[in-house]
This record gives sequence, C-alpha cells and structure tokens, in this order.
Amino acid sequence: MSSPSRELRAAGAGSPAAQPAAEPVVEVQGVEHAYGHGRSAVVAVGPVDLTIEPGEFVVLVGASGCGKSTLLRLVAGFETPTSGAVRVGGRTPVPGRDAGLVFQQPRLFPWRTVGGNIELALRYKGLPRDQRVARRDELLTRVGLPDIADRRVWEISGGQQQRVAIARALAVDSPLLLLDEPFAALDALTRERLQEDVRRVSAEPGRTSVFVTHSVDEAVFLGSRVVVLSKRPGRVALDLEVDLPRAGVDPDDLRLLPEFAAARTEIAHAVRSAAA
Ligand SMILES: Nc1ncnc2c1ncn2[C@@H]1O[C@H](COP(=O)(O)OP(=O)(O)OP(=O)(O)O)[C@@H](O)[C@H]1O
Repeated sequence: MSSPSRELRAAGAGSPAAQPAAEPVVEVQGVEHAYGHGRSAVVAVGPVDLTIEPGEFVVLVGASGCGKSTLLRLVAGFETPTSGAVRVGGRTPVPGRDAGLVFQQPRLFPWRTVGGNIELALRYKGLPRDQRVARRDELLTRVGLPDIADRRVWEISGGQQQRVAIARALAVDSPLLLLDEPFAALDALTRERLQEDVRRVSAEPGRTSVFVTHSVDEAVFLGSRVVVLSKRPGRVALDLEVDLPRAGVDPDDLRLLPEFAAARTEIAHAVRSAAA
C-alpha cells in the first residue's frame, strides 16, 4: 500500500515546482526503416529510440550512409517507418505541417523573387495576404537579409540563398526545425557565418532543432545534444549532452573552451568506433 505522502508527491500536490511535464517534440520508438523489399531491401536505420524535448538542438552525426538523412526524413514525415512509430507533437508527422525543413541545396523557386519564395510558404501556411509582406520582411531580417526581398534568386550568393531557405523554413512557424547538411555546399567562411545564424535562431524560446552533419566541429558548435549513429543500419552509438554556453559568447571563444575540445574528442572517437 502506498503512503499518503507518496501519493501526494506523485500527484504533485503542494509542490511549487509541480508543473505538468512538457510533451516531447519528437518521439522515435523502436523505429526501423528499410528501402525496398525482400532480398533487395536495404535496412537503413534501426532499431532507434529517441525522445527530443522542447528547446533541444539535436545533431545527428555518423559516417556516410549510416542513415542520418533517413532518420531526419522519418521525423519530417517523408518516410513511414517499416516498423515502430514516429510522432511529432504527439501525432504522425506530415511534411510541411509539423516542421520547417532546410536541405543541402536551398531548393528555392528560381522564377520567383526572394520575397516571393517566402510569401509562397506563408500562403501555404494560410497566412492572410495582407499580413504576408510584413511577416516576410521580419523573417528575412531574422536571417540577416533585410533588404533583398525584390531580388531574383540567381542574383544572390549561395550563402544568401541558404539563408533565404532558413527564413522559408521559419515561415512554417512550427517549433521544430529540421536541417539536413544545410552548409555542406558552402565555403568555410560562409559556413561559419551561417552556423552562427542557426545558433541564434535556434536559441529563440520554444525552438527545437534536429540537424544532420558530417562535421564533428559543427556538431559541437551547434548541438545541445549530439547523437552519433553506428554504421548502417544506423543505431544510437552515443547520445551526449553538450553543456556549452548558448548565448552571449563569441564563437571563437566558444571553440577555445576546454569543454568544447573535450566534447569534440569524445564525439570524434565515437564516430570512428561506430563506423568500424
Ligand atoms: N531512396 C532510397 N532507396 C534506396 N536506398 C536508399 C534510399 N535512400 C537512402 N538509401 C540507402 O539507405 C542508407 C542510408 O542512407 P542515408 O542517406 O540515410 O545515409 P546518410 O547517413 O544520411 O548518408 P550521407 O551522410 O552520405 O548523406 C544508404 O545505404 C543509402 O544508400
């Protein structure tokens, strides 16, 4: 028989800290995923269990072909798991509804202006026409491009295009942002600048991010949590919280912290072992 005090504690009665626990943003439960059928099936992922809480920035790293993009695509709702369940905000994810997406290539519509690309996403989301221009400008300002709404996509650099893609992903107005190697095609300097942008955007209250990369340095710089996947079929080989300051720190100073180096060493070691 349980004691009354235990029952009270369980009910949270009398405790000032007794807030209802926030629902996880992402739940991946016993997920396996195979492409194709029968003897030609390629098992890409699993089994994987992963729960992502509000406000986390989870980075998936691992060797090429280990299933990182597949896991992200499952969370986005582009793929349905062969077995197990994926839930985003407590329900089966639908692409374009439950998360903003950023891919390796910006995938902007070249026949539209920069602003037109973002307005399209706002229209898809159902924002009334008279509110779209103000929202578009606000989103472009958030990614450091306040004055280019009228430019054509081909008139801006690759780094700027990727920033526009991030603004478009934010237009979905979902708390969840999914980014699949968004900086892989960019030069080192642009990549660093965009890492800082993403770090800033993801630090906004209520934002949760899942980011795929090959770069251990990028993983430590961005992630509040780094998940290393084993070689295919990808399973969780390491799940590490990265406890580094998230705001008000110069990026160069951050990279010089001993904790940064320690996390990088641990993750790099796990990536190498997991790929063996
Ligand atoms: N549409 C598909 N049809 C068949 N096999 C696929 C498909 N997409 C991915 N695969 C296979 O599933 C495995 C995992 O691929 P995935 O792209 O998820 O890995 P990854 O870790 O993201 O790789 P990379 O880092 O090289 O982008 C690979 O063996 C890949 O060839």
